[in-house]
Amino acid sequence: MAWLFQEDVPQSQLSAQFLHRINSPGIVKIPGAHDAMAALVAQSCGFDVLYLSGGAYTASRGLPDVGLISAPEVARRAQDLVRATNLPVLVDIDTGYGGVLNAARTAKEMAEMRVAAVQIEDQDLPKKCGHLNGKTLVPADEMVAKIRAIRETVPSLAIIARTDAYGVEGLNAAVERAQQYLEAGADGIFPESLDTAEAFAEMARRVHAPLLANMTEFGRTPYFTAQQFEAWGYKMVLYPVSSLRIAAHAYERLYRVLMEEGTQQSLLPEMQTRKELYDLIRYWDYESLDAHIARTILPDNTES
Ligand SMILES: C[C@](O)(C(=O)O)[C@H](CC(=O)O)C(=O)O
Repeated sequence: MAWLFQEDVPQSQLSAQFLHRINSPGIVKIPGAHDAMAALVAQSCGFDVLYLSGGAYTASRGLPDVGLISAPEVARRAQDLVRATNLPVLVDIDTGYGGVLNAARTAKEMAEMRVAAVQIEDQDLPKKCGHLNGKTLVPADEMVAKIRAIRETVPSLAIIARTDAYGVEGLNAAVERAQQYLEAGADGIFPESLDTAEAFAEMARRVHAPLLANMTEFGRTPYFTAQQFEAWGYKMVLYPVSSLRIAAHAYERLYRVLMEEGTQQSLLPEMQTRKELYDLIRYWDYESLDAHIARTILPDNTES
């Protein structure tokens, strides 16, 4: 991690950066990064805003995404991402992990970890992935109260309000809720699980705020491109769980090969090399900081 070797960008600045990006021309592609290594790799590929997904975070702990987690746990993982990259991170805080006061407490925990923005949703507990059936919503008033409480507790925190109403009550209800959430102080709207081009376009015609499209895999949304979302007027497109899904299959391949072949050699071309890893986490800077650590010279075979 670059953490020890860079000056921390203050939370208010990261949040201002996030708001500037989503209010500037073009669409911001926001990939999920389920841990700090994923965050560093995403940053090295040029992404300048990252997402911590509740679904990916819970799955990385072997748990379902049904609202079992709490603010300090997620804040701790968010802190890893922010420390590693100094980038604006949008954190999925589900329902705020309870009622209005819980949402306010969660927002405070996130801001203390220099999180730039949170995404809060209007589902009731136990919550579900937005692309599944059987969701229930809290009354719009309750969500409005949560947004107001977050705004009041941490004025500098950007808020993306997600509504799950489309799949439960239809498009008109989603639009109405979005408008109420914006009046309450949300900086952007995340209409969850839209399933047609028309619905995306209609939402953008009727809701005048930075809109987020959730391009998650294996859900209800067809695989539209960032360019399509941009043309419909969206300012953010999310790839929330992709890093975890692809990593899980990669290590499944590794474990199968190890089990079957008794050596990982056939997979070396697919692996991050020792040098690539050390460069990414700035291993060399840590050595330089402590004269007691012998200077590492990588064996020749670790270069490739
Ligand atoms: C955005 C989301 O809340 C997440 O946890 O990342 C999920 C993603 C998913 O389960 O694919 C969602 O509810 O859409």
